[in-house]
Amino acid sequence: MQSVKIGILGLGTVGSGTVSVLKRNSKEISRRAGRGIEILRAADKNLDSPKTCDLNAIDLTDDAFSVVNDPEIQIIVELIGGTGIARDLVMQAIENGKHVVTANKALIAMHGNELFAKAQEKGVTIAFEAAVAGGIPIIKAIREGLAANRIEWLAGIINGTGNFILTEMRDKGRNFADVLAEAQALGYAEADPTFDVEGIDAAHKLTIMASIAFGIPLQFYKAYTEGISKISQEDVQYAEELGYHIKHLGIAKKTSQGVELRVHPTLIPKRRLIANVNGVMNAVVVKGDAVGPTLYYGAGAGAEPTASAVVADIVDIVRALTTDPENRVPHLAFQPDSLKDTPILSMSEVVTSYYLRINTEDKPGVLADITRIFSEQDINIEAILQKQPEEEEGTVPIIMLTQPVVEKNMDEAIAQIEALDTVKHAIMRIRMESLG
Ligand SMILES: NC(=O)C1=CN([C@@H]2O[C@H](COP(=O)(O)OP(=O)(O)OC[C@H]3O[C@@H](n4cnc5c(N)ncnc54)[C@H](O)[C@@H]3O)[C@@H](O)[C@H]2O)C=CC1
Ligand SMILES: N[C@@H](CC=O)C(=O)O
Ligand code: NA
Repeated sequence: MQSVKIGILGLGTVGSGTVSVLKRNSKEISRRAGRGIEILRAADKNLDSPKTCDLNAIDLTDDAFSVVNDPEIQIIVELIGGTGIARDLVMQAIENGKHVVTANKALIAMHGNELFAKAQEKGVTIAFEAAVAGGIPIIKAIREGLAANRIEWLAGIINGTGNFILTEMRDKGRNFADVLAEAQALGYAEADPTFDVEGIDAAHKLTIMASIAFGIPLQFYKAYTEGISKISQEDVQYAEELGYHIKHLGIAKKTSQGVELRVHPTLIPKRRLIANVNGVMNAVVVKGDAVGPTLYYGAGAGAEPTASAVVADIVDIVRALTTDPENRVPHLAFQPDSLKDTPILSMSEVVTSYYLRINTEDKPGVLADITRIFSEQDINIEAILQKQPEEEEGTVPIIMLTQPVVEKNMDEAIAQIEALDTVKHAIMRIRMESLG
C-alpha cells in the first residue's frame, strides 16, 4: 500500500523532534499504522537557522501555505504555534480536506469550537494530544480510556516550565529569572514565556481537558488564571514547615451548580504523589465515579516527549483513514450535538481552604482583630504559625491555614484585615487542595 504523505509546518523544537522520531522509528511506526508515513514537505519561515533534525529527502519551503495547498499531502502537522497564521493554515488545511495534527493548545482552546465544526463538516480529524501535558497521553486517557465514567474532577501540573521553575527555586534556591532563562534554552517555554509563568498556557490546557471530561464547549475566557510570579521563597518554606508543597495546578471540578475552571498556585499535602512531581514533569489526576482517582505522569515539554504525542496522533489518523467520519472518536469525546452548556462558576463561588501570610505589627490585640473578622465571615482556622519578627521591617509574619470557605467570604475577610492599622502589606493567599 502507498505510504501516507504528510507535511510539517514549523521546524522548531517540536517540529524537529517530530522529524527525528518519525525517521528513527519509521519501521516500528509503520508496523503500528499499517502504512508507511512519508514526510513529503516541511515549511519553516526561518530555513537559514540551524535545525536539530535530519531534513534529508524532505522538500523544504518557507511558504507554509504551499504545503497546505499541496494535493498530494493528506495530513498537515501544525507546529508553528500561536493563533494568527497557525489558525489560517489549519482552517485552509481543513477546507482542502486534509487531516490536521497540532501541538497548539492556544489554537485549540481559543478556536477549537469553530475548527472542530469545520472539520466535522469536511469529514476530517484534528488531533491534539501534544497540546496537553506534552508526551502524556492524557487526551486519549480521558476521551477513550475513561469513557465509562462520570468525571468528577481533574487536577494537574500542566506547565513544564512553571514546574521546573518552582522545583529549582525550592530545591536549589535559584532565582526565578535564571531558571526561566534555562527553561527557554531547553526549548520548554512558550514563544512568550509570560504564558508559562502567568498560567495562560495551563489555562489553555485545562480548558481543553475540561471540555473532554465534562462534555462542554471550549470556554477559555471563563477560566480563572493566576500565575506563579508572586510566589516567594518564604511562602515555599512556610508551606514546607506545615507539610505542604506549592504546585501550580489547573483544576476542573463539576459541582451541582456548574463547573469550576481555575489555574493557580496550590498547597498540596506532601504525601500526595502529585505533590512530588518535579522539574519539567507533568502529572494529571482524574477522578471518575467508577474508576476512582487515576494518575498520569510524564514529560510535559521538550522536543521528543512532545513529538511522541504528535506521532501517536499521526498513527491514529492513518489507522482511521478508511473509516466513516461519523464513526471516528469525537474531537471533544462527546458527540458534538450532545455538548452541554453547563455554566462555568465564578471564583467567588468556589470553596477551598486557604494558606494566608499576614504581616502585622508586633502588638497585642492584632490576632484578636483577625480572628474576630474571620468568625464574622464564617471562616474556621485550622492552624496558625507565628514567625520571628522580620528585622528590617519590625513586622511579624502570621501564617494561617483555614478550613474550606466560599471565596467571596475570604475576599471580604482579607479586605477587612488589610484595612487594619496594624497590617502594613497585602495579604498573601494561596488556595489549598487535598486531592483525596
Ligand atoms: N516546546 C515544547 O516543549 C512544546 C511546545 N508545544 C507547542 O508546539 C508548538 C511549537 O512549539 P515549539 O516547537 O516550542 O516552537 P518553536 O518556536 O521552537 O518553533 C516554531 C517554528 O515555527 C517556525 N515558524 C514561525 N512562523 C512560521 C510561518 N509563518 N511559517 C513557517 N514556519 C514558521 C519558526 O521559525 C520556528 O522554527 C506551539 O504551539 C507550542 O505551544 C506543545 C507542547 C510542548
Ligand atoms: N511551554 C509549555 C510547553 C508544553 O506544552 C510548558 O512548559 O509546559
Ligand atoms: Na498529551
